[in-house]
Amino acid sequence: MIDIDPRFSKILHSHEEIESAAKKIGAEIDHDYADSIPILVVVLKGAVMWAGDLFKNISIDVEMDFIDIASYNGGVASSNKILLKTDMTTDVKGRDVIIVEDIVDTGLSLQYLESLLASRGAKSVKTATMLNKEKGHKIAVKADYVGFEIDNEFVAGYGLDYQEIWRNLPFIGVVNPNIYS
Ligand SMILES: O=P(O)(O)OC[C@H]1O[C@H](OP(=O)(O)OP(=O)(O)O)[C@H](O)[C@@H]1O
Ligand code: HPA
Repeated sequence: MIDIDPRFSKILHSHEEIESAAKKIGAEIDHDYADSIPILVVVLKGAVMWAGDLFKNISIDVEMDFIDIASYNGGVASSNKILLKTDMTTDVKGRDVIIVEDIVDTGLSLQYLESLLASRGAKSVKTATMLNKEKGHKIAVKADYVGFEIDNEFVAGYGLDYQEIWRNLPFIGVVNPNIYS
């Protein structure tokens, strides 16, 4: 049971629910990549907690790398511009790649990453996201593995920030609009 927290108007998912989603998607990745050693590219910073859960639930051999991009500047609205802050180091040419995201919201970050990895010669690019905000999409993007579908509301916790804080909370909640409106 999670206590009512004034920072949030609603609690969406507990740590336990997120772990179950990671277990399910981990099993799907084991099945889909049985003949491959995919590279899991964790998108900093938000995807770190989700990636930890997902990794523990994948049994096949995988590689891991990190890429740091940003578009929200800590606020609740996308700047619509993606900034590559720190690049990954693994060569993806001819490799199966799985982008590990915390959330697909407007879809701009995912579109940026998909075209970056394709331009570098990745054999395949799929996405495993903890959250998908379908009604927030501004462009046509599709994540292949989705933990939870959520409404078009600003959420935080479990890696996701509000003004760079609350990433450490062990649940995902809808940020109380009174805080930022
Ligand atoms: O679909 P979009 O509208 O592009 O939003 C999704 C992206 O936004 C967030 O990152 P952010 O730029 O806030 O950086 P952070 O992960 O370091 O917080 C989130 O972690 C995703 O990477
Ligand atoms: O709803 C959100 N919360 C936190 N970070 C985000 N980045 C994109 N959408 C969100």
